[in-house]
Amino acid sequence: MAVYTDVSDEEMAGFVADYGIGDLVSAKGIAEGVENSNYLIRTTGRDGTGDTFILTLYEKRVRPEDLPFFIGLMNHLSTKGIPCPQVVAMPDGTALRELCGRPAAVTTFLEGMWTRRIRKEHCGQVGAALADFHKAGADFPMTRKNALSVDGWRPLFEMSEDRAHEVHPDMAPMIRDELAFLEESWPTDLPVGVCHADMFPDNVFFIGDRLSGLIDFYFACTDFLAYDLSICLNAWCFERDRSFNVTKARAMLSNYRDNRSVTEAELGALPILARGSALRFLLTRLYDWLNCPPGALVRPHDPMEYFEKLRFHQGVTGLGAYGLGAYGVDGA
Ligand SMILES: Nc1ncnc2c1ncn2[C@@H]1O[C@H](COP(=O)(O)OP(=O)(O)O)[C@@H](O)[C@H]1O
Ligand SMILES: N[C@@H](CCOP(=O)(O)O)C(=O)O
Repeated sequence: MAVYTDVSDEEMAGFVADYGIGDLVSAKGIAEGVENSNYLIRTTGRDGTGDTFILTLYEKRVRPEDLPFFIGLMNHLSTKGIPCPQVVAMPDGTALRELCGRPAAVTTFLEGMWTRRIRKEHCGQVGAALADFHKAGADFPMTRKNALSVDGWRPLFEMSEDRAHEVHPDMAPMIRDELAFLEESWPTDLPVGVCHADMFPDNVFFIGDRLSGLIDFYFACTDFLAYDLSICLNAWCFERDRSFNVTKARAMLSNYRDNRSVTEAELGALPILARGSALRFLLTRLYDWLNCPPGALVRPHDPMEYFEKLRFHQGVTGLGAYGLGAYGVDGA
């Protein structure tokens, strides 16, 4: 469960009182999520009719100096109509505060639930929403380097290399070869912009079949837009048996392209970007898997899932594998 920092009732009530969003009625720790501590808080509301918010305490992996970027981005996207949380400010304008020794912020609550049974309709909507996100981010003035892009992968691997065989005997050699390949051939001149960089199913809410919200902006960064698309291909278009679903990929890619024009260079780079994004999640999962303390409350994600996804992309010889024709036109 993702509540690493316990907040007493008194501290919580005092903290919430400063916002002018009404008095605290209840606060419940949220079990989902892995990075930060999240509480669902209910208040009497500004007008006494009740309101709901999320209180997040930022834990060790979030660098405090990155918080203005994340908070600024949520507010920017929200004013552009992207369905994401807005950060609530106190009457003096302060949005980023401290609670129990942690940086903390209150955001608006988004209705909806994430889907455990992904269908091609979900993938299509994620493609459209990602394109909208990229367009809305185009005039966001701040930048943040992606610490988990190609330069960051080798140091991350070195932290797990000696024990990688505990997960799979081929893990270390496979990653070593892949790193050498990607460092040599990673693209350098694709369109860049603000990426969500973690738009996984648990970060996308639906009400019924309609996409209603995007959350968890704490990996957002400035990187190749098509890299963000490749993250979504990896996160949404594989089945539970780890086979790739080309129909889902086609739905995602064609809706993305309907909403944002994609260059030929971006399309041509998709297979290598997908290898890179598969490796990125393999490396963080491998590290977390090997370093999970005994009795930890948060169960680490399975690195083998991304080992197999990476293997799939290594075998891709053309865009047809992603449901696109030879020149990027939608394959039948
Ligand atoms: N703005 C929000 N509206 C509604 N629920 C939210 C919101 N933000 C977070 N949550 C809830 O908290 C959970 C964990 O949030 P998330 O940002 O994914 O945490 P972490 O960064 O720790 O992975 C989500 O699965 C969701 O249930
Ligand atoms: N999406 C990542 C892990 C990050 O977890 P989140 O709860 O912050 O989305 C993965 O699946 O490896």
